[in-house]
This record gives sequence, structure tokens and C-alpha cells, in this order.
Amino acid sequence: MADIELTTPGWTHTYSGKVRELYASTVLPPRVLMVATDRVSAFDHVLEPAIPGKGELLTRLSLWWFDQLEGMPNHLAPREEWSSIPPEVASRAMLVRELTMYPIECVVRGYLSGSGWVEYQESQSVCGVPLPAGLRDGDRLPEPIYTPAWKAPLGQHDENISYERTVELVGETVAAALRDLSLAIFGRASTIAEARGVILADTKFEFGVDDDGVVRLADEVLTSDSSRYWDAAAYASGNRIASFDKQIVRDWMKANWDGTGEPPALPADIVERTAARYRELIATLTGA
Ligand SMILES: N#Cc1c(N)ncnc1-c1cnn(Cc2cccc(F)c2)c1
Repeated sequence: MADIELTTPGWTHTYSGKVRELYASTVLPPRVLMVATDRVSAFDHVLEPAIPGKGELLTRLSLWWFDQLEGMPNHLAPREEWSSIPPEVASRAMLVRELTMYPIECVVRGYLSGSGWVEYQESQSVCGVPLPAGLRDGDRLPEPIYTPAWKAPLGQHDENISYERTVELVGETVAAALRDLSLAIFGRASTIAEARGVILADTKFEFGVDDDGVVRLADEVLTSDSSRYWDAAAYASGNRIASFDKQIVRDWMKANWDGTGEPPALPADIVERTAARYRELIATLTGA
């Protein structure tokens, strides 16, 4: 796509995700530019129209969380290099170290919802993790659970896998590290979010390893695209649908699309309500 290339020289487009673009530096040491767009996806489709400001808002949220998670090695390039980020995307881009990425989506769930609720009703378990009987949709789990998925190649679906399968994929030491780091980060992030009146219901992390063998937290982190966030006050009063993530879009799609053919365009009020929820989440969490 011609408009994908950056006008600033020194960057080669390498990968298009549903809502993000990846570029490789042709001049800096191994660096990767992750650019978030305003595109929104749901049910495996990129929807129209875009959500104004989404890319910038989610980039700001990722960067804030990376700062909150001090002590956890991450893939951000040293800030002194960030002046090399092309001005045309600077507000919605992260300059990162090039890592060898692990093919694992490290999903952590603190609450029962979404596909987890569907699976629980059928098997009283989620991704093979047994849970107590009697849980209801939206209930907090007795403790957060790690439910990894295999990162499928472009265009294929990620596949829920057992912890034992992750051991086969990346070895026992790394598999244990990914699990333990994911649960530890989730615990810290949940505490930080709840202190600001926000429930972190679930999220997914990605990790990679650098040339020195350091395992680093990568990709975007704890954004509305990679996480479910709920309003804690609304949840406490029994309103279990006051979400800060893409639930507004998901609910509208479920009510207005049968899942066949191309999805309908989102109405202006859904676009604006979604943009407002993103802005509200970032303001609530970061204070900015
Ligand atoms: N994070 C990270 C990362 C890194 N630090 N080094 C090398 N590769 C990656 C990397 C590879 N795929 N993705 C996901 C992805 C896909 C599409 C667009 C995106 F912005 C992001 C990330």
C-alpha cells in the first residue's frame, strides 16, 4: 500500500498488522518502529471508519505502562534515540530494540468474561485451567490464571495452548519465565489500575529476547486493544458492562452484523463514544 511507506528516509515497511504497522531502520542499529494507526478491529475484521486519535491514545497508554513497570526489562530503545522517529508518526510510534520474538501470546485473566465465560459454561474451565463451580459472567477469579496462546502466522488465528505446549515451543526455562513474568506484571498492573478506580480484567503480553539473552517485555502493553478494562465503581454497583475497551464496538457489531460478508460501517455515535472511552481511560489511569 503506497501510503504505508513513510516519507522520512531511513525506514522500510516490514509488517502490517490489523491496526499497527512495523518498520525496520535502515540506518540505526537494529531498531524497529511500531506505529499505531487509528484503525479498529473486532471479530477479526478491520472496521470502518477509523477511531480519531486511537493510535496516539494507545501509544501514550503503552508508554505510561512501560514507565510504571520499572524494573521489568522492555524493548523500548533508549530515549536519546527517539529523536530519530519520523515526525509524521511521532505521536503514535514507539522506537524499540529489535528482538527475537517468542511465538507465545501470554494471556492473563483475572476475571471471567468473553470467550472465557463461554468456555467455562461448557467445561467449568478456561483454556484447560479448572475453575470452581458457580462462577458468573464477570466474576473475579480466585486468582489470576495464565492461559497462553500460540502466535499463529499472519492472517491465521492464534491458538490457545497448554503451559506444557509452551515448554515444547520455547523450553522449560523460558516457558516458566514467560508465565511468571506475565502473572507478576498482571498483579502489579491490576494494583495500579484498581488504585485509580479501574479493573484490569484480562490482558495479553508478548516477550522477546535480545542479543544478550535478556528476556524483554515487548509489543504494546496493557492497552485497550490488548486488555479488558472495566470501571470499578460501576462494577461494584452491579453494572458489569461499563468497559473502557472495545466493548462498545463489539456490542454494536453483535447487534448489527450476522458475521457474514463485510461488516457494516460503525455509526458516528459509536465512533465518538469509543474515542471518548479511550480518552477517559487514559485520563483516569495516567492523569493526563
Ligand atoms: N514488539 C516487538 C518486536 C520487536 N521489539 N522486535 C522485533 N519484532 C517485533 C515484532 C514483530 N511482530 N510484532 C507484532 C506487531 C505486528 C504488526 C505491527 C506491530 F506494530 C507489531 C512485533
